[in-house]
Parts: sequence; C-alpha cells; structure tokens
Amino acid sequence: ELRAPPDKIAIIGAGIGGTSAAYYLRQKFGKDVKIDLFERGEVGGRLATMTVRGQEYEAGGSVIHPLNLHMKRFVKDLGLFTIQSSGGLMGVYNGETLVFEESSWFIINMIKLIWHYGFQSLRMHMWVEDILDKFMRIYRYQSHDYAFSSVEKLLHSLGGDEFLGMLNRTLLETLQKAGFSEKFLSEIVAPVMRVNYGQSMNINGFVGAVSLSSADSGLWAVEGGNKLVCSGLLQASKSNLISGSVMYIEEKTRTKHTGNPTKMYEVIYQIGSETRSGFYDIVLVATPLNRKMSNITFLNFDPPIEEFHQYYQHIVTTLVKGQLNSTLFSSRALDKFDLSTILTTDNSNLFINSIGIVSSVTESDNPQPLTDRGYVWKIFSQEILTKEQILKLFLSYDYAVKQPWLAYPHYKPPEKCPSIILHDRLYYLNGIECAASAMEMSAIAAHNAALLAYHRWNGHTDMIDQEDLYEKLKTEL
Ligand SMILES: Cc1cc2nc3c(=O)[nH]c(=O)nc-3n(C[C@H](O)[C@H](O)[C@H](O)COP(=O)(O)OP(=O)(O)OC[C@H]3O[C@@H](n4cnc5c(N)ncnc54)[C@H](O)[C@@H]3O)c2cc1C
Ligand SMILES: CC(C)=CCC/C(C)=C/CC/C(C)=C/CSC[C@H](N)C(=O)O
Repeated sequence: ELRAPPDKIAIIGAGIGGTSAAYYLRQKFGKDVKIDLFERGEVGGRLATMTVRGQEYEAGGSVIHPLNLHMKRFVKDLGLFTIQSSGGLMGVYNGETLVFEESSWFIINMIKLIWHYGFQSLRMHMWVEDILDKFMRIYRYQSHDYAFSSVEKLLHSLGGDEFLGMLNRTLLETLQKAGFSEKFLSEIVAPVMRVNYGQSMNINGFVGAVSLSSADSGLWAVEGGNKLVCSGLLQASKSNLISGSVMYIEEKTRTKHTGNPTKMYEVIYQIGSETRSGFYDIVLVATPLNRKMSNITFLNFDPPIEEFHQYYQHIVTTLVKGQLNSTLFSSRALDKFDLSTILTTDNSNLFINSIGIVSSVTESDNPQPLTDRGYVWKIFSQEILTKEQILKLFLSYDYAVKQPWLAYPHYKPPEKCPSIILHDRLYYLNGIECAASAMEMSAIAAHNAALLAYHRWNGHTDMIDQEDLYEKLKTEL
C-alpha cells in the first residue's frame, strides 16, 4: 500500500548525481511531486568542458566504461549520441626514459608485454574482470527496486567480504598479496592510478580496480559533452532548477494543509545577495559535504549531523594546443615519435601526472591537428603549470587553458564511508565516492537514494538491506 506522495523534494547539486536522482525520484514518486534542484554553479558540476580555439574539450569526467549501464541508458533515453574514445599509443615515462611503449601491432604489443612482465598483464585483466562481474549485480538489484542504507551494505551485497576488504586495504597491499611484481606495479599500475586519480597505489583496492578498468577497450563519451546528460536528465525529470547556493538545512515543524503538524526541512539558500528559503518533505544532498566544496550547515538536528572532513585531491587539467617536445621523453626523431598518451611513474621530481592528445567533444576517433602547429594536449598535474613548465613540454604552443579541481577523494584506506541516511528523510549521495569516484558511481548512488527515499516514505522495509539478494534473485528466474 502506498502513502500519498510527498509534496516537495529538494536536491542539492546538479551534477550527474543530483540530476540522475531527480530522474529516478520522478520515476518513483510520479508526476505530482514538486522537485527543486539547487545548483550554485553550472549544471554538470564535475562534468564540464573547456574551449580551445572555438572547440570544446572535456575538462572533468571524460571517459565512460562500456559496462556503465546507467550512463548508457541515460544516453539512449535522452536521445543523445556517443563517440568512441580511442587512446592511441601509450608510453610510460619514469623521469629519465620511456620504460614501456605500446606498439600499433596487436601481436607485437602482446610480445612486448610478456617480454617485460610475463603474464601479469593478462592476470591483471582477469582480476579486474572478476570484480566488474560482481559489480554488475547492482543493475539487477536496482531493476528489482532493492535499496541499501549504507555504502558498505551496498558493496557487501555485490562482492561480500572481498569487496569490504578491498575498501580497507591499499591497492598496493592487495596486488602484492596477489603476487604481482614490483616492476609491473610501478611501471604499469602506478601510472594508471596517477592519470585517473592523481594518487599512488596507496588508494583503496576497490577504486584501484575501477581505475584499472579504464584500461579496457570500448571507452566512450557523449557527443557534444558528457554534461549534456545532466541537462537532459534535468529536463526529462521536469524538475525546477534554482540557481542558488544552499547555506543551511534546518529541521522545523510546520502545519501542512491537512492541519497536522509535520516535521519538514527548511532549505535556506542565497541567490546573489538575497537569502530565500523553502520547506521540503525530503532532501537529497548530491555534492561532497565539506567546508571547501559545498559549505552547507545543518541546524537544530537532534541528534546533530556530524561534520564531514573528507579531503578532496587537488588536480589541474591544462589544455595546450602546441607541438610536443618529444625529445623530453625519447631520443627518437620527432617524425618517429608516435605516442599520443604519456603516463608517468610515481616520481616526485615529475611535474605532470600524464599528457595525452585529446579529441574535441564533437570529434570521433583520430583527432586532427587544428593547424600545422599541433594537436590539443590534455595534461593532468598536481599544481598549476608555470609558463616555464609548459615551454619545457612544448617546442611551441599558441594556446593554453587550465581548470583546477577538487577532483575526487584523497583515498586513505581503511575507508569509513559517510552515512547515506543523514536524518529521517535527509539523504547523502556522495558518500559513495569513498569507494570510488566516477560518473557511474554517482548514478548508482542516485538510483539507490531515490529507491531508499521511496521505500522509507512508504514503509517498505522489506525492500531495504535484503541479505543474499544474489541468491534470491537467481532462484526467482
Ligand atoms: C578531472 C576529472 C576527471 C575525471 N574523469 C572521469 C572519467 O573519465 N570518468 C568518470 O567516470 N569519472 C571521472 N571523474 C569523476 C566524475 O567526474 C565525478 O565522480 C562525478 O562527476 C561526480 O558527480 P556528482 O554529481 O556526484 O558531483 P559534482 O559533479 O561535483 O556535482 C555537485 C554539484 O553541486 C553543486 N554544489 C555544491 N555545493 C552547493 C551548494 N551549497 N548549493 C548549491 N549547489 C552546490 C556544485 O556546484 C556541483 O555542480 C573525473 C573527475 C575529475 C575532476
Ligand atoms: C565505475 C566503473 C565500474 C567503471 C568506471 C571506469 C572509469 C571510466 C574510470 C575512470 C575514472 C576517472 C576518475 C578517470 C579520470 S582521467 C580520465 C581520462 N584518462 C582523461 O584523460 O580524462
């Protein structure tokens, strides 16, 4: 039996988490509920583009895994188009020399990998595939409307103690225990962690596996920019966008139209210099909760809502249109240098994490040089690059733009993930980033929070935190 739906729901943050939450909440609660979506910056959040010479390039979340089924579904439902992200040839630089270089010939590549690392690359692929297989169970659970009240319970339902163990150990410990060699770890695994999460192999094993899955083939992006998914979901959910900054959330008792006193949440926000507020039955917070990022204060909650202190990693994306100084990486003649992505090993003397040629958001494979003065290169670094550093990397360049980010959590296992249920009808999505930060993870958290809010509103406790779901759903077939 269903209760009357809530009158008003607030979502704070219009990134992929907030906009997909609006989409799923509309599916569950129906057309009559009013959904307000608060955004203080741009719709898309960490999905954003930067412009170089009139062309747009992904500056934040850029690649999507072929098995990221929520993102795939959004693109289909919204009538958007995809483009394939082909990485081209990759090399690994250790500060002195290229310790590994891909070949364009599949068979030569295999021989090179086996020559350098034995069968470790294949074993690694199998390790990641096994984790992905278990991870995919979430789609089944969510399609049957099951929800979880904590990130740990969600992960446990997918991969049992193995997944929880991965949260509590570093990737390095996990892979050393599995017998991978120091050489393979430092020359292949560490560079992948640096390009994706700007961190070392001391991140937790789960995010490490997510990061390694980005080495799979078939990665894709949304034509026109990944942020189009957010604006599409916002529109499809028929939510009301409020371009303001939420400052406080307070619990208050209000007398509703039924005449009954009801506990509600007052959301107090600022538009320019004006302060306004609104009352809501349910609130979803879809932005990392810390002072530097969202700066939201919870007032008069009993018990009080804890302060969140998750430290987010500072990363800078720089786009440069220019001609790479390939002699920095290799003694090979300029016209013989065919790498399009250079990753780096964990060397504190290096001032970049990675550098690679990028296509614009409208270009499929094979990016073309904009003029004879070169391609557009994307560089990830810990700090803003100085002009001298850019001049070291490029023989000449004629355009550079930068975007600093508080990009993703600074992972430090054992991870204790923040609660999803902050209060009776107040939910937090971004706690899932403590396991791994990726577009699909935010979409999964959004679907889960929408289901959780719906079942708790209607008292459907049997749909929350069900144990042995995998076995139950298997026998249901
Ligand atoms: C450089 C970079 C590269 C990445 N690459 C990839 C990738 O290739 N693939 C991948 O899957 N993931 C990638 N990610 C991760 C991915 O982008 C994020 O995990 C995802 O976009 C997070 O979405 P979100 O909606 O949860 O948070 P956000 O996108 O951060 O959205 C939160 C929103 O809330 C708003 N907000 C904050 N505080 C308030 C307030 N008080 N009031 C109102 N609004 C507020 C913010 O302005 C923001 O728009 C990358 C991230 C970065 C930074
Ligand atoms: C959630 C699952 C199962 C898979 C996601 C895999 C994936 C696409 C991970 C990438 C995560 C990430 C934070 C990448 C940042 S850098 C991306 C890219 N190399 C770039 O150059 O922008």
